[in-house]
Amino acid sequence: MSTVVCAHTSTLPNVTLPARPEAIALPPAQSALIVVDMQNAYATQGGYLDLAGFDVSATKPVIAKIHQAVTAARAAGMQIIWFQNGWDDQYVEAGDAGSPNFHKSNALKTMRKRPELQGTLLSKGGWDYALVDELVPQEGDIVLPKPRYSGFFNTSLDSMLRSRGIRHLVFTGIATNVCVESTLRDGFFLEYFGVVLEDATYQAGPAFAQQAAIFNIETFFGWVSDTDTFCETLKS
Ligand SMILES: NC(=O)N/C=C\C(=O)O
Repeated sequence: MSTVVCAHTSTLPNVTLPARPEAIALPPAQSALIVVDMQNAYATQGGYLDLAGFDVSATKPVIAKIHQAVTAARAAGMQIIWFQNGWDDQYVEAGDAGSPNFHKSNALKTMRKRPELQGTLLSKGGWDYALVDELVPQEGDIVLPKPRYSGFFNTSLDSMLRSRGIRHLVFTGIATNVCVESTLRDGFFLEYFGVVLEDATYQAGPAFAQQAAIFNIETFFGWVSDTDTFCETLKS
């Protein structure tokens, strides 16, 4: 099977991650592990997704896989980036009725339907916005607030990556079919090589949403691997 090696990494130590549809070069110094929105909102019962009617009962194993991937990436000297999705407590950053986000965000819709929740969902400083207790950023990590699904939109992500010479992005987090896929797609358009660790992600919605996102990524936008393979590759 062939391996994708991009021109600028061809002189770096040869770290190759087994992946679908083919192995992909992953030089640790030019790679970042991105943990997408592992907040109570997305991974804990009583958080936004749960309150909006999405099943979050199977997220514990995903948290464990992310912890494993972060530990291995850190040991290999890879940059760790934590996304946090949400807005100021007045929801100015969320946009008003002139924004599609106002109409499509299930967090905003849930709060309109249940006014007693107003101010609690995805609001900076609140429990819902906080990362889950099991995942704690460490010194040297980047914590990046983002106001929309894609981590590239209205954030400094692109310049932070470029200034560090990072061109390879390894994705974990929730939700595969929303913020993970949105960010990986935008990264593709900006010439980043995106890999998703399938078992360290989880969908918002039915299982077919996960399958479709993984199919899209594998077929059109990037590569798909898993946490054990990622960790073993970095160790070796
Ligand atoms: N983190 C995400 O993928 N978010 C998905 C939905 C939302 O934020 O409303």
